[in-house]
Amino acid sequence: MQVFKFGGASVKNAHGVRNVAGIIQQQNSSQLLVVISAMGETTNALEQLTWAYLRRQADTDTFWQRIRANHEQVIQELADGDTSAFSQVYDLFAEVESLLQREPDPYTRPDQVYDQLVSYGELLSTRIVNAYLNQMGLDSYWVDARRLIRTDDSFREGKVDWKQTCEYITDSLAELLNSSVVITQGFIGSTREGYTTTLGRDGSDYTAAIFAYCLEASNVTIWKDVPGVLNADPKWFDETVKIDQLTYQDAIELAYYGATVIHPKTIKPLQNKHIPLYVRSFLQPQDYGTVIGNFEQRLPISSFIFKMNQTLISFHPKDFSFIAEENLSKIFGQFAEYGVKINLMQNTAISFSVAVDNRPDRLARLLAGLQEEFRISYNEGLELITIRHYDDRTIERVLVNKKLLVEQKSRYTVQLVVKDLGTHGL
Ligand SMILES: Nc1ncnc2c1ncn2[C@@H]1O[C@H](COP(=O)(O)OP(=O)(O)O)[C@@H](O)[C@H]1O
Ligand SMILES: N[C@@H](CC(=O)OP(=O)(O)O)C(=O)O
Repeated sequence: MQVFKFGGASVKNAHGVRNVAGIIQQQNSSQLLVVISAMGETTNALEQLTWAYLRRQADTDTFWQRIRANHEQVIQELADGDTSAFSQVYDLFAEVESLLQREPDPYTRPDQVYDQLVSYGELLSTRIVNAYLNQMGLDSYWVDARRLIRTDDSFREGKVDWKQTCEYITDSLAELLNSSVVITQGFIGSTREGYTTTLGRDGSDYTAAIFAYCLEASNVTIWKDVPGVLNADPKWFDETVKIDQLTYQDAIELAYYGATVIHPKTIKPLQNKHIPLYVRSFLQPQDYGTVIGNFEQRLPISSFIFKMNQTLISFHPKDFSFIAEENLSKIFGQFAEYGVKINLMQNTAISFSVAVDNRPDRLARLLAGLQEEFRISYNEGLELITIRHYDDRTIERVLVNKKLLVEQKSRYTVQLVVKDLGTHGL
């Protein structure tokens, strides 16, 4: 059996849904499970809606009406005058509206409310695609991923209970896949008590890997708006090269350092079961794309990953002690507690520095707990550049017009924290 995953960009409008339906219709494997994300920018819009609802803002309903109108427009364009096939989408609208009419429960954590509301992006998109496939005469079956993906109660970052999840998935789907294409949601799951959870932003690729792992799929295809994995993000680099084959190891490293084309958690479960991962273009579905698997050859060319809006924080123990296990464990403890991911770290005898994504609220709370023991210096507005399989020429190329603050090299990877000098620096 195969797993397909379509992200938000592929289903952002009615044209996209028709295109996705065409790709599903054309695949000739008898067993297919399709994981779909929320349409276009819906997840961002639902995030805004959630914060507005929790703060009881007067414009809460305006946010919701915009989301509803976007989906209704897609339905109108797909339905050909008769929207009855899409009635379950309207049921979901009613569910959200009844939730928004209630006062926020002061005893429910904001992150839990977030998951409850934000998950509607995937529920809506999958209902729409499924209804459209049925309207086309294709025998597809909509499955609620919350019934199958069991997580703990780390809302917004649910940790998967693999054993229970695989049991649910195989029990519910093994037979069904013989008769229907199964359509389900990326990104969402639920706790043992039945509360909806999400798996972390951009987590739908990961969902595809979870289903593939549990069902021992023969392969997974994630359909993107790029021809495959390129040696850099085309949004930042003019001249990119498509990589035809990638080892799991190189793919993990690229995703880990921030190549957003694949969610970092996606690769490991597939590697464990030797399941190949194809990255292909939903715009040119006939093209081959990239395949990630067990290959001998490492990445054939240098790959570049840019992370913008980075903050470099340095800790200096106030008591003039060296940086050692004891003070490091305090620092790491704070980062773990506030869920701030360290993108790069480096220490000298008397200081410890990290580069992190700039999230001012979280960082302020995190640093407050360390200020008594450490003098903390802070440098914002930086970029973190990672080059996998670097050489001197590639480093020179990315440092044009940049001030280098930190350089860290390992055998295959170099990471550079830089400040853009703009034209003034020339
Ligand atoms: N190395 C890379 N190769 C290809 N695309 C990349 C790479 N790094 C970042 N990207 C970006 O990833 C985007 C596709 O991922 P994403 O937007 O998350 O897709 P979706 O939301 O549809 O799953 C591309 O549009 C591209 O800008
Ligand atoms: N819709 C979710 C999950 C996801 O993975 O989306 P996409 O596949 O469009 O990146 C998000 O935006 O975070």
